[in-house]
Amino acid sequence: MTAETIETKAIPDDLRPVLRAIAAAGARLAQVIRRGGDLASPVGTNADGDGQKALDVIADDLFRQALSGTGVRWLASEEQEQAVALDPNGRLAIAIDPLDGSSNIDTNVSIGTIFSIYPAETTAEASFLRPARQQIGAGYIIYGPRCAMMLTFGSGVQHYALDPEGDSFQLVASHQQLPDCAFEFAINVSNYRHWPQPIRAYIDDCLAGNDGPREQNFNMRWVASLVAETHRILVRGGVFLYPSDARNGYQNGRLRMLYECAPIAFLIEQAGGRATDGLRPILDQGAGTLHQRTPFVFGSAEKVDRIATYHELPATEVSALFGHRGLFRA
Ligand SMILES: O=P(O)(O)OC[C@H]1O[C@](O)(COP(=O)(O)O)[C@@H](O)[C@@H]1O
Ligand SMILES: [Mg+2]
Ligand SMILES: [Mg+2]
Repeated sequence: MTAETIETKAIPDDLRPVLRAIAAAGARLAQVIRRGGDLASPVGTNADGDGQKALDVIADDLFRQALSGTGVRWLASEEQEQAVALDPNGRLAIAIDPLDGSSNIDTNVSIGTIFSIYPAETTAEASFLRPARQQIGAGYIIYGPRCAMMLTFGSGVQHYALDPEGDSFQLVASHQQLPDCAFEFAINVSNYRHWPQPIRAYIDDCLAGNDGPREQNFNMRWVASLVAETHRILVRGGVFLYPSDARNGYQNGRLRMLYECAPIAFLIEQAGGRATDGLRPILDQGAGTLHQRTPFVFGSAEKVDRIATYHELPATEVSALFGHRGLFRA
């Protein structure tokens, strides 16, 4: 009998084969990352025009091979233009970002894998282009100083850690809850001049700290790995924003609905947080195409709700000097 790659007692029976496969491929990828080497060299361009690095391709191959023969009918990947048909009798459809945070590969900063599980329909389109609330599972693996996996099947968030001596993920918490206490925001501020006015107004008020309308100092983080930002927010709280902006190609932000925002939104809601496109819940929406992008805001419920109210303010109020937004005291 081979050793389990993940402790399965909290995983629904019908999803165990795919989770074992994902855990095995994740443990293998963690080894590849630890070993290092030439993982960041450019090797091409993916369907969406993003540069691909060696590790993007290695990760894509690893997860596709691991998921063959596990009951997956359709596999959609960031690295493939079209969904791939795996097992014609499979009952599941999986969307995956095999390697998230590619710009960090060569800097030895945390990177990850994100995945989303739906019941398979007769076509790939019907399986993936549907409301994100129809996900039956979602998760990510973080390849950080410790390798961990967060999973949800719709009844809370399970936190697993990879045994550093072996290749098995062990359950460390069965109900990870998002704390609502961190005054910390994550956004790529270098894009400030391109943001819509409500986002500028929200960040202006955070930056004004004790002297502004929030009367509260904030801290800032930006790792540029969605998985790492999500992990920090699940453990410590805070809020993440990747809004739409005025740059060419960023009218819907940067992050992809199907295999980045939908699974992260499922995890965040299950941990007691909120995830929106700035205004509307991500889980009430769905991708119109496999690689569609969406603005993305998630984290502590109170902060995400507050950001939505900035979108609803009259233009005169959001463009007012920060000291005048008396409505928004922390
Ligand atoms: O470089 P930017 O514009 O700050 O974007 C960073 C974002 O892009 C991403 O790296 C996109 O994911 P990929 O690396 O899978 O393409 C996110 O992980 C991260 O949040
Ligand atoms: Mg990504
Ligand atoms: Mg990626």
